[in-house]
Amino acid sequence: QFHMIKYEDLRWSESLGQGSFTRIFKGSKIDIRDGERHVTDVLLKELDANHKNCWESFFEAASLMSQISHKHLLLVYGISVHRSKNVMVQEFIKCGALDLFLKREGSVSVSWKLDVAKQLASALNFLEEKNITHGNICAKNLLLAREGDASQGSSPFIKLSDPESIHAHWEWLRKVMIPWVAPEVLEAPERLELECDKWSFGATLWELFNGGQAPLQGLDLERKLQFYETYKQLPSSEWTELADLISQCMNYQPAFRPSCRSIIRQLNSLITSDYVILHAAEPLPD
Ligand SMILES: Nc1cnc(-c2cc(N)nc3[nH]ccc23)cn1
Repeated sequence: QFHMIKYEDLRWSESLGQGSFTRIFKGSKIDIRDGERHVTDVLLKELDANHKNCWESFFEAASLMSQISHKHLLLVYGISVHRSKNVMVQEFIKCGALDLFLKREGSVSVSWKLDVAKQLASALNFLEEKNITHGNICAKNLLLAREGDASQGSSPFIKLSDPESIHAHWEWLRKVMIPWVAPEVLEAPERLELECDKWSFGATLWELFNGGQAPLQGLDLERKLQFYETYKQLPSSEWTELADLISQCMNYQPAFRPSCRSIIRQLNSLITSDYVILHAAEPLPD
């Protein structure tokens, strides 16, 4: 269920860091189409050879995303297997991950943030219609294809990246993903259902309106587990309608979380509220 890319058609350029069990590089792939040579910028995700055991979950996550296409879902061109190296070839998204962008950019307007939130909600709506659970919604997995002019609110364009650790089949990996991972998934990963993405959407909305800061950052694992055990909510925004939407998404009862349609409806009413006008260019994250 994957397009296989010949290793010799790939070129590696600079390293862009590493994920969990992966090393990522900027690169290019070469196609010969109707006699012409096409060079495309790509992101090359190498899977550590000594993590072969998570090979199938690595490719399962990506193959899930490569079976469908949507303007806000990252395009996976295929994979290349060469000796002990497994490489996933993705489209290269110029501006990189949203969390880093928000940390770098002091002031992004409220309308810019709501635009990003709506794009993520429409990607989730598309996945919900296909009954596909992403399993790893967070600002780090949102890539900025176009920055837009954040302070003027000219529109950004985001793409949701592949879940990479969709089943997070290691207990410790799921714990590390607190508070993005839904509480019910923490002890039972097989309970990964559509509602889990709603919970993660809430945590990602919180990141978006808190300058890309990771929620509960600085808390050790023990405190993070207590956060769930004592049914805590994230610190709420002064904007009550936004705080309401975030806490609806992060409802400890999966069935009580809003549908994507309701999330989109609520985002639309946030966009028309006068809070947006009052906070045209957010000086600092609230
Ligand atoms: N599919 C993707 C994923 N990540 C990027 C990317 C872009 C950038 N400017 N800096 C980066 N630093 C790390 C990753 C990355 C691009 N495309």
